Amino acid sequence: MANNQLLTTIPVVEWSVTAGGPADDEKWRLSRAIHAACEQSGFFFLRNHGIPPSLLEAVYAEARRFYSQPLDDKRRFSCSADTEYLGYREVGAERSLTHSGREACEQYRIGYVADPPAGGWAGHYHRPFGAATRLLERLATIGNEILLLSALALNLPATVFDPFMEKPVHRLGLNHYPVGAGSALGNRVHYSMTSHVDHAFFTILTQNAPGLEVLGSDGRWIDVPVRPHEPLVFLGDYLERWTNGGYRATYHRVRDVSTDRISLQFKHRPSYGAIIEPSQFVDDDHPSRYEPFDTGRQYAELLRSLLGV
Ligand SMILES: O=C(O)CCC(=O)C(=O)O
Ligand SMILES: [Fe+2]
Repeated sequence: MANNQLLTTIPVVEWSVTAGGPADDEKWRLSRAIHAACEQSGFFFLRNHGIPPSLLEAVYAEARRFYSQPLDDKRRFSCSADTEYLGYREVGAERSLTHSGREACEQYRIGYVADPPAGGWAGHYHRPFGAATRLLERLATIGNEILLLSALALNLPATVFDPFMEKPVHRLGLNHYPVGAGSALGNRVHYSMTSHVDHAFFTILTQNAPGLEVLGSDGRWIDVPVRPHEPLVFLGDYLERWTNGGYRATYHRVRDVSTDRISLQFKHRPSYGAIIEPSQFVDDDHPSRYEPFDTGRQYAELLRSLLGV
């Protein structure tokens, strides 16, 4: 029974304002808590993170406002390779990686860009999302602290991730799942977003209605309880590669919804040119299980293939 409980309960990490400060007992406690959660399951709730509920509510409201507009108005913000995929993706824009249908949600991305030309085109894509832009900054700070604590947890210098993080291309996604979108698209599956791992070090996600499921280490799907102000952190593909599989990326998916749902997902990403390889964890006894991975190029190619733009 104890085992059963372990596998279906999502661990909670109590955050602390000293997380970004100098090394002390509290920081050590946090790094152990994160390490335990990452080794056990790869995901955890983050409590006492300091982001005001009012900011999160303002972001949900902003997303609702944006998505309630006519499609032509939303299309003024459509994403493409030229926008580094910032902006709007309408319902069904994204094909599924695993079935013949399309993802049953509409999506929007804000974030940092690799190549802002003079004139700052990226401003256009952030204009409808002032509160979300403030949330992005808060989550980027927490993300940096989680990365630093992961380095400590793995007995590596606090600076070990610095070379990857000179100009990070973080993303904040705002997804909207309308009721019935999957059947309107003709999908034959009962989920609105197909199981996948995120292309990031990790993701920090909140949802305002049920739907998210994460794959536990025992191979069973776990329904993530709705906590609109308490984010779930889960590991992405890059930490799995970088730790040579010591930490496993979390497969996740979204069930078809019975109430309108919004999720906010912050993806903590490295600089565009960062190449991730497991060199810190490879020796004669532990051969490399992953080829060097060009994060920026792969991400752009994946999105081009899923979206066709
Ligand atoms: O909506 C969700 O809860 C998950 C979205 C997601 O997995 C993604 O956009 O990568
Ligand atoms: Fe995801």
